[in-house]
Amino acid sequence: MLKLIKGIEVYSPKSLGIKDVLIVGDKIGKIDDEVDILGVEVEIIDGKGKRLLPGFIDSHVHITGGGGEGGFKTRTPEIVLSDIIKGGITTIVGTLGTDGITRSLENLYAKAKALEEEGITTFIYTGSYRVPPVTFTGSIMKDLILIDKVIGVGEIALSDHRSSQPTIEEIKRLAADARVSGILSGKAGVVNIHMGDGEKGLDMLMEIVDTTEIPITQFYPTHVNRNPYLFRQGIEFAKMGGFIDFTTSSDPVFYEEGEIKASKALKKCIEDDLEDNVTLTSDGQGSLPKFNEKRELVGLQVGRVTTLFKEVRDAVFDGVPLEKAIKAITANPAKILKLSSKGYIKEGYDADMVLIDEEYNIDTVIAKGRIMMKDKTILTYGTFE
Ligand SMILES: CC(C)C[C@H](NC(=O)C[C@H](N)C(=O)O)C(=O)O
Ligand SMILES: [Zn+2]
Ligand SMILES: [Zn+2]
Repeated sequence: MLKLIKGIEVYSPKSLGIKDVLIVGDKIGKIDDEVDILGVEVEIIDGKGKRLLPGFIDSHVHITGGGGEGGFKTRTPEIVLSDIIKGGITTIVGTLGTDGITRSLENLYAKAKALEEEGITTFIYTGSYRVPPVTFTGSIMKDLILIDKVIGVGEIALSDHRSSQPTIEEIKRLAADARVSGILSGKAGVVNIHMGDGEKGLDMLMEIVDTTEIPITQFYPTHVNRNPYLFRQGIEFAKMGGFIDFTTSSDPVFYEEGEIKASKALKKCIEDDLEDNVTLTSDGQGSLPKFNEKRELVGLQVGRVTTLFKEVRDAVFDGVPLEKAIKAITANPAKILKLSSKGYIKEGYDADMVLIDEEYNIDTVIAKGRIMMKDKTILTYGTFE
């Protein structure tokens, strides 16, 4: 069934002005000032007063749930499709976290397949917080080369009391293996690094970049906005050509303790001309544990994927141009993860799109040409929702 979005302001992310956009199957067929389909049955979507954005890419979501830092009862719940759609997310990368024992890669894979069957695009990281990493096949290289959904390794914890305290040699080898298997399989092979609050911060990654041939872009550090010191280091890392990722799920208590709100971190990077080096991810369904200075757990929240666009929207309301702000959840993750048909409103690309209304609220979500939400009404729920 053909769909035609009429007279909509297109942000590809770059602003293209008012256009008609024709969707043919699961692809973007045509973008032009005027597209007329004479004599063919087509579903018209009125774009007047709305803006069209590429579907959002959230490259760090605990789709099978995570947590556990407060014992079994704090294992967080798995994600449901409707939350993903409400967040305008059409591509998601699933990850394990602290608990790579009761949470399995096989379960992560099955959930990614389930979400794909329900209509969105999914990938996963092999591994979890710990080194040596959990794998499907016993080797991250075989996982990356042989399992299509595996596009990288993560989230590998550094500078955190919950990490496996990996040596620099272990991280070098892991990044080298991810890089070579990415090259051999035409994938990104990025290492998604969980940055904790430890005072060494990004030091280990900086040393690896300084002392080996591994390019800085092999690493994809997240939670870089979690404290001012790490944020400053992250800006330096980005100025060296690295990618940095800010977490949008948060809690007011974290801001009081120095976490930089993701929208502010994004604004600062764009002001420092680093708009191509930065992404936002939600850490959805992951735990947001709060530890006291003795590292005792004193609180735990659950991350939400709906915070992803909320932080982009806050950045826009804070003066960041829309076409720059949305790159952090569309074109940039697509580039970092080497998703060649995603992240842009371009002819021949996947028909993953979000329509927002005049107040920048998500109004309609289209994933691979299928309308998942229209006029703020969810049309497609998860199988058991
Ligand atoms: C960035 C902060 C606020 C949250 C962050 N979450 C995770 O890393 C995921 C979590 N450990 C899980 O396995 O579900 C953290 O714990 O540091
Ligand atoms: Zn993490
Ligand atoms: Zn996480």
